[in-house]
Formats: sequence, structure tokens, C-alpha cells
Amino acid sequence: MNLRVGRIPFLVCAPFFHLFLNDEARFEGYSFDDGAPSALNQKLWTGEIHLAPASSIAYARAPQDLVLAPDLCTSCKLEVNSVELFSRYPLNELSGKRIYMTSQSGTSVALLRVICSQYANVRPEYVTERADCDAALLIGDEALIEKAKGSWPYCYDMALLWRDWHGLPFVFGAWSIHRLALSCEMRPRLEAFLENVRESIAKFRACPQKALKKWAERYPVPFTAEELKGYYDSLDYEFTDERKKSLQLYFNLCVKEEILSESPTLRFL
Ligand SMILES: C=C(O[C@@H]1C=C(C(=O)O)C=C[C@H]1O)C(=O)O
Repeated sequence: MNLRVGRIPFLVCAPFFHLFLNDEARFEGYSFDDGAPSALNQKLWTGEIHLAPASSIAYARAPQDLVLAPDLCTSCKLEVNSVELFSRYPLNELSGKRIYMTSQSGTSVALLRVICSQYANVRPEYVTERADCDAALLIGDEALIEKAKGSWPYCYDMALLWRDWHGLPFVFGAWSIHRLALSCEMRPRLEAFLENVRESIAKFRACPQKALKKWAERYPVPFTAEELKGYYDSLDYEFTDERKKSLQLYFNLCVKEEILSESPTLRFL
């Protein structure tokens, strides 16, 4: 049986996946399913895919069925640049204003609710219709493109808001693994795949130009490798103890906000 892998076709995940592109012969035994984080979260919960660098909150919604890769996550040093609240008003004036919430996210939409309620002390109206909104939460390439346009008076980087509040790096994505992939049959394939992901990140870091060229052939983007240099300099994929502490804190605050019913302890592969 193939190891079914959820692949997010956003630049933020290019380091995880570029190695596998156009190299099917070397990587037989894996099949990839492309989708936004929100779609991949759903497929993880049902076991339709075995693993993905899904929304970090996806784990907390089904801890009985999932474990986390211990060393990999989607995070950043300071700003993330691709999880942004674009607004016509300052954050602390958003009470009663309409915030469009992207349908692609699981983690960031919950983070925004927590930040508005517990940090900025505002009560906006959250909407799924983008027309006539006062602010918009976007993730991934969509956020990068919107930011490059520079057409909103205010732009808040969600990782920086979290850091200002708690002094910790935020964990947007985490590799969640369904227990179906832990069977005797699947486990060696799973371990080998994660080793390939580590190699993919290392190769990306060693030569981002080459990796991004391959990536853009499959997933075209309106940026050059040169323009993306600063983006990748600030992204960080290491699941450090500090990031694990940060993720646990985020789960706790989601419980306080009644977004999660409980805050599970992090269990690893
Ligand atoms: C940093 C990003 O993080 C992504 C945001 C996610 C979410 O909001 O649920 C999930 C996975 C991450 O890859 C991004 O989209 O650019």
C-alpha cells in the first residue's frame, strides 16, 4: 500500500516537497494529494491520507488518532510573512468590524480569534464573504501576493503578534501522522519518507534557486527566487522545545476561547 501524503501547494511548504517533484522513479511507494491545509486536515481525520504538514490545530482536534513528527514543523524566527491580517483599521479598533476569514486555514483562523479576544480585546464579526470586508485574514501564497500589492493601510503579521504577546515563535503547521501509518507494514515507509523530507529541507537550504525553479514549474508563482530570499530566511522548520511549548500554550488558549474542548499533550512518533 502507498503511503498517502498530503501536500500543501504553497511556497511555505516548498522545502518539504521539492525533492519529490519529477522524481517518481526514485520515490515509488508514496502518493501525493494536493490541497489547502483545511482540506488536508479533513482527510487526516478520516485517514484518507496518512500524514501531512497540516494545520497544527488539526492534531488537537483528533489526538486519539494522530501523532506528531518530533522534529519538523512550519514556523518562523520572527515574522512569517504569509499569515497576515490586512485591515482598513488598526487592530484595536476592529470591534464590530467585518473580518473575512480564509477558508484555507485551520490554525490561523483560530489564532486570530484568540488574539482579538484575549490580546487586542476586540469583538469583530467573522465572515466568509470577502466582498465589503473591513479586514481579511489570508494565508500562504495568497497572503504573500496581497502583501506585495501593499494596498491595505494596516497589515499585521500573525507570528509577530504572537511573539509580541508571548515572546515565542508560533507554530502554524505540524506534521500530523495518522495511526494507520504506524502499522508494521507502513511504518518503515513512513520513517523513510520523513527522512526524505529532512533531506528535502537540507537541499532546499543548500540551493534554494534550483529547488524553487522546480517548484515553480509545477506551482507557478509571481515571485523570483531572489524576491523570496528574505521569506525563506525567516521561515524555520525545526520543532524545537520552545516551539513545542508555544504550541501547547496556543492549545490552552484555544480551550479558554472554547475553540477546543481540551488541550491534548503533544505525543510524538
Ligand atoms: C505559514 C503558513 O502556515 C500554514 C498555515 C496553516 C493554517 O493556518 O492552518 C496550516 C499550515 C501551514 O503551512 C502559510 O500558510 O503560509
